[in-house]
Amino acid sequence: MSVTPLATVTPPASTLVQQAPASPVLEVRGLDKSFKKRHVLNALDWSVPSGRVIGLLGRNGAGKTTLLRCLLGLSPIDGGDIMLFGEPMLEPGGERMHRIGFVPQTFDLFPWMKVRAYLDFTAAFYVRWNHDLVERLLANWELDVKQKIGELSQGQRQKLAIVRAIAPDPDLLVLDEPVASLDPQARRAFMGELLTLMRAPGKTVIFSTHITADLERADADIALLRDGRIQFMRPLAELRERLKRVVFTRTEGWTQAPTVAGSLKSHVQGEQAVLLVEDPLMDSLHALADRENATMNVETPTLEDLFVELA
Ligand SMILES: Nc1ncnc2c1ncn2[C@@H]1O[C@H](COP(=O)(O)OP(=O)(O)OP(=O)(O)O)[C@@H](O)[C@H]1O
Repeated sequence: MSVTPLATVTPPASTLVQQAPASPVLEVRGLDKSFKKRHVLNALDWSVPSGRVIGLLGRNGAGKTTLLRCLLGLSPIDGGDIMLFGEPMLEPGGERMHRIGFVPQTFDLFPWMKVRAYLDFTAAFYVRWNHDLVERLLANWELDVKQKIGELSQGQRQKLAIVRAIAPDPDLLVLDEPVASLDPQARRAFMGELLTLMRAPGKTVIFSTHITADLERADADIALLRDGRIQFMRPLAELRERLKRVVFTRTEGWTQAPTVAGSLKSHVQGEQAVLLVEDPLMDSLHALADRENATMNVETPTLEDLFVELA
């Protein structure tokens, strides 16, 4: 299998600047983070414009949780700058936190508190708290307000964490694998709620997930974290339009995949040479197929295909 560096997929600095409006919600420059000798985030740059739903993808251990925690000041950083709502993020706190909702990967706070008491207690800290939304979600998601948090199932706890995070009507909602423990019905309902609420002007959502179908449904921008950096951030529709899976087939097989302009990754599989190509030049691909005495198929990859190829 040959791998070409993703330089052509990674937007050059100038593209990043063009994509971001004057004041992005989040601006990260040169972020470094290590645990002992394990370098997890490596001079990471990321600019997140407001008004977008962003899906953060990356393999297990790529550093998604670490990145999200660093962004919110929940984990100390070793170097770099994080600007949140135009101000340096040094530690969580202050007025700005009212504008941020966070759903951590696991929610295990206040196990002795009952659901209703916990929500009432939390509501008291917020200027904006959408009581109607809370009641609707509690009912729709069948959360028993009289139950203790410690007695909730993992999925029920995750639902409670989501209710708690979106009730204050945050401008930035950060979710770390928010739907991992939810059943398909609850996942769909949650994504529906999330999109309705957060599609309002100026609202931004960043969520990490392995469930690519949710990102397809959300029509999210996809940010890929690999090798300690955001490799690219692009609207899903653009990725699917520009990146194609090109399959050459011939009976005698291939010793190696043919060289193609824009090829990001390729492998050979029996009679087939399979390439992921950015902005394929169709005329030269047809000419190549003729020369190599091969048939050619050009397919639009699913997000899952892209993730498998690129992550
Ligand atoms: N508190 C910690 N102490 C030491 N190492 C840590 C700590 N937290 C994370 N790591 C390491 O940092 C790396 C990134 O972990 P992280 O949880 O951020 O990945 P992730 O992309 O969220 O993974 P997953 O998809 O499995 O949730 C891993 O190698 C992990 O072992």
